[in-house]
Amino acid sequence: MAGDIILRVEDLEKRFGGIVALDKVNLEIERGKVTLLIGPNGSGKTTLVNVISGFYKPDGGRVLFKGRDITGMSPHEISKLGLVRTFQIPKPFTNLTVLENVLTAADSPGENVYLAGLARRLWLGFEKRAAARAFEILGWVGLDHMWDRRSGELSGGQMKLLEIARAIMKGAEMIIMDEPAAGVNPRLAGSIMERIKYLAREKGITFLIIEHRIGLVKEYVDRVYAMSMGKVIASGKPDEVLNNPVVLESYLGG
Ligand SMILES: Nc1ncnc2c1ncn2[C@@H]1O[C@H](COP(=O)(O)OP(=O)(O)OP(=O)(O)O)[C@@H](O)[C@H]1O
Repeated sequence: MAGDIILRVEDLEKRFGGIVALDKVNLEIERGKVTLLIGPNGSGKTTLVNVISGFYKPDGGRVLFKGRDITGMSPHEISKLGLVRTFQIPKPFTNLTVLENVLTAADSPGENVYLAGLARRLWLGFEKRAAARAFEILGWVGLDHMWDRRSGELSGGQMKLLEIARAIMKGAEMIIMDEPAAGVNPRLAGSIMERIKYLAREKGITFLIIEHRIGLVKEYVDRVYAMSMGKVIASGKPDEVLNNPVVLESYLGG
């Protein structure tokens, strides 16, 4: 595959007792692209992203991020390298503003005292650079006009965008998202996906998403990987993969 490969998975294996959840999985994710991972229930999608992000240790194979072997590293170490799963970031504090919630996602040296002193330090201008960066990122996700609103006032869709903004503030170069379109109406799902596509194209952020509502997201993704029974059964452009008879059959079989 052409382009800069940010994530490479080689012959990844994971078993749970007698269940082979990952059976020599290989994949390549290109930087600045949106990749969709699909497959029927139990096909191994969640296990795959759990192994990639360090939540499970594999029984075989390797995960390379930016050319570096990250196999077996902790989720925290992996996220510090720039590979972030949105659910790793604590839920936004509903009583803090949108801007404050982006600021608290940053891995600052004084992480724990940061929250307590946040308002005062902001007021004193000590975190000017962080605030400028947070503002910039809010612009990228289209929430800058909401910066001083309490996060509890955001809609479900805006909350997803805030999650993405916080991941980027944390230093994410690649973001893994479970079901970005879940729980929001189709029109809103489209606008979230539009934003994800923009962040990939214009800002070079790489996305790997798992989404069951394939019809809602397929037009926004660059590449699809389809899994079935622990294996990758097809990969390529969305239309190719989604019309592949083997992929269609894997859903019927489930
Ligand atoms: N912690 C676990 N312990 C035991 N078995 C597990 C565990 N996690 C996953 N499995 C099994 O591994 C297989 C793959 O499951 P996985 O959750 O990765 O599939 P999935 O494609 O994410 O499914 P879904 O779309 O339903 O979330 C299934 O047979 C599942 O029962």
